[in-house]
Amino acid sequence: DPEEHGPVDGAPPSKIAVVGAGIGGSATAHFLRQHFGPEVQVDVFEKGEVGGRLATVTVNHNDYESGGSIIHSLNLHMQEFVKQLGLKYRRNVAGKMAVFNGEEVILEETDWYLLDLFRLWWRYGISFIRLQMWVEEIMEKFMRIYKYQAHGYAFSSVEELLDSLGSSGFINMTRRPLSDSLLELGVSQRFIDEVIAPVMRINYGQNVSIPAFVGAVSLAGAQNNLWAVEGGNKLVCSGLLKMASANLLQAQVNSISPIHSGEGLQYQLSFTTATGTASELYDIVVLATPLQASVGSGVQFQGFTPPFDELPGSYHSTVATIVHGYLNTSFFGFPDPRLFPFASVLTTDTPDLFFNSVASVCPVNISAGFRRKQPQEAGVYKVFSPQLLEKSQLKTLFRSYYSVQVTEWQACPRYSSSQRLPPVELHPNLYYLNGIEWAGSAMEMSSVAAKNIALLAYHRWNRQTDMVDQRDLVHRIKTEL
Ligand SMILES: Cc1cc2nc3c(=O)[nH]c(=O)nc-3n(C[C@H](O)[C@H](O)[C@H](O)COP(=O)(O)OP(=O)(O)OC[C@H]3O[C@@H](n4cnc5c(N)ncnc54)[C@H](O)[C@@H]3O)c2cc1C
Ligand SMILES: CC(C)=CCC/C(C)=C/CC/C(C)=C/CSC[C@H](N)C(=O)O
Repeated sequence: DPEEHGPVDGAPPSKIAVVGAGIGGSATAHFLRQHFGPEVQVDVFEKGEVGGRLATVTVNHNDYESGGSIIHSLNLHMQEFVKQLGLKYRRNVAGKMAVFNGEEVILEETDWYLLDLFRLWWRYGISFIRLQMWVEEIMEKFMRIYKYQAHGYAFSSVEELLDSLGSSGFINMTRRPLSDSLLELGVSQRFIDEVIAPVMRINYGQNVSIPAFVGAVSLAGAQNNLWAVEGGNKLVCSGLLKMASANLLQAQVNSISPIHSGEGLQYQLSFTTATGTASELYDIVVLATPLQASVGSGVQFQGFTPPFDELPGSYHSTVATIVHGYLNTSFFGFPDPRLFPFASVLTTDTPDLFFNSVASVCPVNISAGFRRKQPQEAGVYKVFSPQLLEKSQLKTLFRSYYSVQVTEWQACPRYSSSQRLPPVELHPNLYYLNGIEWAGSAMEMSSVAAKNIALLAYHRWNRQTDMVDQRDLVHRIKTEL
């Protein structure tokens, strides 16, 4: 109901709250400041660390990414943040990759690009070319969002957003298994088992029955034009909060209730800080954290029912174990570590395999002369696994080690093709960001959702219906230019 949004006299909101200071919440604070101007008070609530799923751990005096680590070269919001914040890019240090099936390495990269291409063709026919073209086409369509957002258009749901990018194609891709889409494309079953499944396992810890859209995001994350932020990706979050002049409140939000008063509709947020419980009123609220019970945000809705009883679905647990030690290359069939040329080992979907991937990792601050450690030297490795690694499993992967650091993440949605996408609008001026993760979970997806919500909140407040859920934007924008 437009009556419920901003006041008829066009007065701007005075206070906005954002719950969560991960990349989604920090980017929302930044875009809200851009659109609502310098006067509005923006409060950001964070119960844990700024950065959320972007975090680092320290090993032997160096920091390593333990959460979100890589960014695609065409992730334009992340790129723009880094530029505006004066941060530096850190390029991926090249390293060879192998695929292990639990018994042996079945696929390996060599020093020879042409030899690799020939091997791929020999083993899988033209599957890899078909796949490359498919991912490129999806990326090209996905990038329309930047133009729409630059022109100020917003979407009231993730479905509307996806529909504007790829018509019904993208929505359908959130509802059918990746394997079905790839088989239809003419990609061979062998390629799916030996290449696609390992990529899904390292990125989302899941299998090829995840929906095709998130599958394509994951494959984009396996291309070779990737980068990260020098000093750690989480620097983007703290930088954006600062640039937005947001007030960071170290507090856990417990409940949100709508209040109707002389001021119109407002939201009362109750929260707990180190010193006790308090509450504040806000004109607009953005929830930038997953609300699924399994993640445990602890936010309750009072005095109204959002458009769901309890958000369906759950989050997938991924354990990131960072080990400083000597890789047991014998386990992979290389008794002499000097002959083990791989920086990362991915795995096929093999029953009883206790890990998804193991990869040598680079510190977030790379000095000019940095080189990866050879397997005969002690190095720093990241292991992704669905469960905590037992000591015997660590001993299987490593000959010996100096230190082990474990982070257990509620990493991303547990995807299924029958899952519907959660709503963005929970109440007239109450928005939910993390529904977008059910289409695909990545830093850039949260950033796209952040820009969308800032625009949506602005248009709703100002009753500008002609900037929301507009159809045929591809053509409209061409004629507007
Ligand atoms: C191991 C791992 C590897 C990944 N790798 C990549 C990658 O390489 N590239 C990529 O693009 N993406 C990657 N991702 C995904 C990416 O990290 C996430 O999609 C992104 O960081 C999500 O950001 P967000 O702000 O939406 O959510 P979050 O980062 O989860 O932020 C939510 C914040 O809200 C806070 N919060 C929750 N409840 C409350 C409350 N009640 N009150 C106050 N605060 C609250 C939380 O403490 C948290 O800080 C990876 C994720 C993981 C876990
Ligand atoms: C949103 C678009 C269009 C592209 C994003 C591509 C991208 C960077 C995907 C990454 C997805 C992801 C969740 C990776 C997790 S694991 C990353 C890495 N292999 C690691 O070892 O940490």
